[in-house]
Amino acid sequence: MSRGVVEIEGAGLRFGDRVLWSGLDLDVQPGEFLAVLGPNGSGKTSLLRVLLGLQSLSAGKVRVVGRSPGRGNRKVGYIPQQRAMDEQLTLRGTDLVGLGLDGDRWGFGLLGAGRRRRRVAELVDSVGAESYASSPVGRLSGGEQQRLRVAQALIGEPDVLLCDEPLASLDLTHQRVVSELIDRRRREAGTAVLFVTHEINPILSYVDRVLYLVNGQFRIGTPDEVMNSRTLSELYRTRVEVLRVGGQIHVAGAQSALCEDEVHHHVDERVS
Ligand SMILES: Nc1ncnc2c1ncn2[C@@H]1O[C@H](COP(=O)(O)OP(=O)(O)OP(=O)(O)O)[C@@H](O)[C@H]1O
Repeated sequence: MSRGVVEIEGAGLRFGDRVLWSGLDLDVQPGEFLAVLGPNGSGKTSLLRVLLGLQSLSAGKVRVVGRSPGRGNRKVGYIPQQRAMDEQLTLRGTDLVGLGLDGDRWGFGLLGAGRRRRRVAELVDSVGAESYASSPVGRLSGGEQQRLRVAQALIGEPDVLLCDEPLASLDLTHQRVVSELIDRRRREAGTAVLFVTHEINPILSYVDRVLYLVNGQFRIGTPDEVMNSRTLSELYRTRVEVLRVGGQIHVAGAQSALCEDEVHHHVDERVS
């Protein structure tokens, strides 16, 4: 097997006495789609923060596109967990998307400015944001802002795309637009995708492997290998039933164990 674009070896992360995970070995291959699942507080966002160089490991090693994680690695695209932007923010949608290009191979100068504008317009178009991309982002809805963040993350043509619940706050149509866009990027350009989510169903048809984190433990494997009653019961240390209905995965029992809300119960109109 070739070296991964994300290489994680013997990785552990703890805060005080609390071990989020330990002994994590994971190679993510170019073009692979990895879903990162787990209840609140299991360390999904912290894993992305490690890969972004915003959080140090307590043990082990990690490399992203062949180097230590660090700020300003332009080969890494990031769609952060949704937070409403300040209403007073006067930055326009197109400016926000363009920030994803700053200092990169698209260049500056007069010729660069034209290319840059066209490239921003292409990405704005791809997320269906044309009608509001010239408005100040602070006045846009959460879902509209989120689509611009997706365009911003993709515009730099990343080799690794880190997504933190990118579908949260999107309606079903735009969940599909955004997940198809991310899938197309990894198919056409071989971008590896690490996709943190509470809902596997909207992306189930794209997922190659799942990393499921629960209370310091984890499992890695295909959706069939991980999303079954035996494996999730072991992870949650309680009886968990996993049902496959109409191509979707329904998990029952995990909520009572760890107060996980509505997990995996989303009804995706794409898979019927
Ligand atoms: N710098 C830090 N110092 C101390 N504790 C931290 C720090 N960063 C994260 N934590 C704790 O680690 C735990 C995991 O947080 P993280 O955000 O990674 O979880 P998550 O799986 O993404 O959760 P959610 O599904 O709620 O987004 C939380 O309990 C959080 O409070």
